[in-house]
Amino acid sequence: MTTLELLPAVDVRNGQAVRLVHGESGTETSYGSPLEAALAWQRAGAEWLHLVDLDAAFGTGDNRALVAEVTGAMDIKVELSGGIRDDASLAAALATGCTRVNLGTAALETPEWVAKVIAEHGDKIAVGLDVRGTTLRGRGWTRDGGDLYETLERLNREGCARYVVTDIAKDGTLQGPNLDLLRDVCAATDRPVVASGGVSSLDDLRAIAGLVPLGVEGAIVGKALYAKAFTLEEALAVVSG
Ligand SMILES: O=C(O)c1ccccc1N[C@@H]1O[C@H](COP(=O)(O)O)[C@@H](O)[C@H]1O
Repeated sequence: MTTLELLPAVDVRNGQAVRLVHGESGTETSYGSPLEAALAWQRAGAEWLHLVDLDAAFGTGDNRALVAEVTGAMDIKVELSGGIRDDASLAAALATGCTRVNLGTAALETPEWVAKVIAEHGDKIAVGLDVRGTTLRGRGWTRDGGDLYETLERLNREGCARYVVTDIAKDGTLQGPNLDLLRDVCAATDRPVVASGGVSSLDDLRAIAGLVPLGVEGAIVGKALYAKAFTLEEALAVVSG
């Protein structure tokens, strides 16, 4: 088995590390300090951190200074998401020293800008394809944003380096990943895919790792780690191989 990258998630709302269910505002469970959570994943051996400013994604403010502090404290790679939608927010995100950013809403609402920043920044830009069924969702997953496969075709043409694919129906539910969706997206692109949403067990990680030959490069793990369904050390042992 080829190694699957694991990206433990730290989602920040109102200065706290939280997990949501289906990405719905108001369903937060709080897990304390984002910096402590991120440092704990780093100590446990993570090579990546998936860091999300949920307030910026929802349009309820931002946690920009905190997110920059967390990113600056990491010795590991950081994928930064949430509210990166224009030149100013992109510059602020890249200035944190993160390894790459993940654009969601912008890819749906300002495609010309996204094509421009893909051309300028290459693999520092990933696009988050957050879907219900095959309909993309933006603005904190509250608004429809078009068809997954039409958008994917456009982004492929524009040279997008990587996709982070989230099944919203699975996110935060511990119900297992949508493997069919991941297979379908891999069939529609030759770019690496990061899987997000639903991981509940080490067997789920084994199943995602089975898709590495198809193009799945990594998996974001959130709720399962916070709920202690398994440890990050156990997860890393399962996927490295
Ligand atoms: O990660 C979540 O739980 C989440 C929930 C609701 C909205 C967004 C969420 N996360 C990530 O935020 C970015 C999108 O932000 P934007 O649309 O670019 O402002 C994307 O990576 C989502 O996966």
